[in-house]
Amino acid sequence: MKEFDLAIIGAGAGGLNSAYAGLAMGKSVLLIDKHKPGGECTWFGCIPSKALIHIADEIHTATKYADVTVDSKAILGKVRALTERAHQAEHPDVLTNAGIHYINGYARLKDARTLDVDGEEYTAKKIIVTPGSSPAVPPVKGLDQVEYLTNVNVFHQDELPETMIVLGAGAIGVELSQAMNRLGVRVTLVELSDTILPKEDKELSTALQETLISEGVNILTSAEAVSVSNNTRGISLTVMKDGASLEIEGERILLALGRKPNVHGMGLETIGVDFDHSGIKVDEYLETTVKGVYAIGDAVGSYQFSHMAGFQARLAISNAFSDSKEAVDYQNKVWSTFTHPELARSGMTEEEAKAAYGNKIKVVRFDFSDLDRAVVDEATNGMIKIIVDENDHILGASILGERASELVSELQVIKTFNHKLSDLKKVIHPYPSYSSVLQELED
Ligand SMILES: Cc1cc2nc3c(=O)[nH]c(=O)nc-3n(C[C@H](O)[C@H](O)[C@H](O)COP(=O)(O)OP(=O)(O)OC[C@H]3O[C@@H](n4cnc5c(N)ncnc54)[C@H](O)[C@@H]3O)c2cc1C
Ligand SMILES: NC(=O)c1ccc[n+]([C@@H]2O[C@H](COP(=O)([O-])OP(=O)(O)OC[C@H]3O[C@@H](n4cnc5c(N)ncnc54)[C@H](O)[C@@H]3O)[C@@H](O)[C@H]2O)c1
Repeated sequence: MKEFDLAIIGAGAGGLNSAYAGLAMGKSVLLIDKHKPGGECTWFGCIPSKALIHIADEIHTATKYADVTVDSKAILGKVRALTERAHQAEHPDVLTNAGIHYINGYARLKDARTLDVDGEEYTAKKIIVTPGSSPAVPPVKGLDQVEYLTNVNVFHQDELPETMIVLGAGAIGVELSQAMNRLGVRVTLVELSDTILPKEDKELSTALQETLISEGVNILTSAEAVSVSNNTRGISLTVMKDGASLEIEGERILLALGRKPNVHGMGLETIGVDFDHSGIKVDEYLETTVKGVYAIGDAVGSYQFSHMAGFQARLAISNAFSDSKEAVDYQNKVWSTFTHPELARSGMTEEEAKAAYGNKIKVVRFDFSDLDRAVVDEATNGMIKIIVDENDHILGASILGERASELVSELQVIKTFNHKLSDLKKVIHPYPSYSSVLQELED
């Protein structure tokens, strides 16, 4: 039996951040993963998707000036090579050198202080559970009879197909539909809601939808997948749209229909940790129903992003080992969908702010067509919407445009430190940059 201050199940974004936060507090740390460190983000998520998106963007630009032949076999090989390269920063040797006791194995909870890893027992004063999530597979008739793709195998295809059906226009579906379309795949994107990215500001998600359509992505909204079957050319999908039944064909089908938390097989029920289909239950300090056992990341379900898992990790570790506890506060949540242009979001949408504050809000808008840098880059397809309260404090921002994820980060600083939006006028920005727009916003 080996004893640690902290044991962590899962070495994805949540687990790695927890391990380093534990080390920073001088704790002995045991980190366990059944796969290689890195989790969904490194192996099947953020890293391969952003590598594919970047290559697709380069090819899209090149096709404006030259005839380009796409070698999708080589491109997918490069995506996997870049993934391996990104993994080097979290390689087991790196973790061991940093002072983390890393074990490759399957962890099960025996009690609130004891873990079993492939037959070996370990104890810890505090435990962090961060086992992540898996692709949700809905009960669509015939889906169990066809070979479908998810984010787990899509980057491991030998080459890209000629045609692809993508089910679900959330972040995964939209990012990958645009990238694959730019790489020559004829994509049909099917979404249940009336726009793509239905959780985002409607005006901006509609504008992004128009961009995707203009690039050639076939988008069916308000459409529900009813049944799927194999045919000689690949897959046939029946969709109900506006009361009518439509048949769609594709060589392959990709499911991007949300996530289901990984909650089974690690002894949560044995030790009394409460969970349901939406995830592991935690209180405002990220502690589960068992004292001393904390849960974070995708398995908790609140905001399924790597950076949010990192944010939760730092808070959970601090709460686990400090006398004073801090409640989790998602007011400064942020994310970006890495389409081209990007759609980034901080805090509330206009609709959410209206629901919470009525007419006591103001929406500050800026169109990318008024931005010199966007004009010379021919990147005028974009809009900034910042929602402020009566005191000019930011409640939320949505940005569709070139480098939106970087622009929103500057607003995040202002928002997090509770400055007024107009304080940005005092900050000198380089010209002609995209961020210089933040100095020019009119009240
Ligand atoms: C295609 C795609 C693109 C994405 N792009 C982005 C993006 O651009 N930006 C962003 O912020 N987020 C993105 N995400 C989301 C991001 O990947 C997740 O939010 C993040 O990986 C969650 O981290 P986690 O630590 O909770 O879980 P995971 O990363 O899933 O890690 C969980 C780990 O636990 C291990 N594990 C599970 N059970 C056990 C057990 N019993 N014993 C031992 N090990 C176990 C697993 O092997 C895994 O390594 C994307 C996701 C997908 C699918
Ligand atoms: N850039 C990023 O940060 C990034 C990128 C990819 C994924 N992610 C994370 O991964 C999570 C999972 O991504 P996702 O895209 O799978 O999920 P999602 O929940 O974002 O989107 C799923 C979409 O599928 C639609 N849908 C559900 N059932 C349907 C049906 N039967 N037919 C048609 N459409 C249906 C939903 O309306 C929704 O728009 C995201 O929520 C996000 O947290 C983040």
